[in-house]
Amino acid sequence: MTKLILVRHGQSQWNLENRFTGWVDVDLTKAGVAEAKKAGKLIAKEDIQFDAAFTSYQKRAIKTLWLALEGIDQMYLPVTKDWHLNERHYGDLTGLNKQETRDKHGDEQVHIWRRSFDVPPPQIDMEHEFHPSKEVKYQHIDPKELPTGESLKITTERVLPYYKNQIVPFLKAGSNLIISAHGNSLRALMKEIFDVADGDIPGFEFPTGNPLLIDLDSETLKPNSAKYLDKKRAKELPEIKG
Ligand SMILES: O=C(O)[C@@H](CO)OP(=O)(O)O
Repeated sequence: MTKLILVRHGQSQWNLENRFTGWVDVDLTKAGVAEAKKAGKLIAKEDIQFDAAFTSYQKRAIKTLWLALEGIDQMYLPVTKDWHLNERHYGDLTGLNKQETRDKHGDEQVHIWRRSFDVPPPQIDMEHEFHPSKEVKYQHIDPKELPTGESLKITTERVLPYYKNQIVPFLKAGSNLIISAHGNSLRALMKEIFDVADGDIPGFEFPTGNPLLIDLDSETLKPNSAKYLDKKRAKELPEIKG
């Protein structure tokens, strides 16, 4: 058995402003910092010795991980940061206010963009201010590999090969891990671990800064049990298939 914590970053500035965020590297709000610290306290109560941690290239997830590791006094752990764990890229919706976008395009269209499995948002091109190649940290990556507007399906197709190649070997070896990431990159992991159907996975929401503790069978990598550590802010979990 191995213990896996999945934690979505604490509230970000653009969560607060209700803007499509995706790959924009916005920081945590004060409330987000408090959520991340609380996540650390909640994980500490579980008394788990971790072996490694993973996070994205985005500071809201990185800082959440720092604060959680501080909370459990395990700041020495090896941390791997990788862009494959980044949030879904929101294409040409990036930066727009979600309510204003509903007012302009209608509730149904915005719901399709946000919660369909395979409808991507409008794409951006290389010239666009939010094209990832504009950021120094992505300049070592072939621009053709960088996303320009992802559906949850496309996000899943970049997150899961990374999970299988880089994270699963740790889990199979029985290592306890923390992964700090984003609403949609975590949905991709939830889909794989809980074997959730394409059409059902957009319905599951990760609350910000609320660690999900999963007891995994280290052979099958399927969950034996799972719980959010902050019960008051818990959301529904997929059923565990026998
Ligand atoms: O804006 C975003 O990047 C994501 C997560 O905050 O939003 P959504 O809830 O639409 O997936």
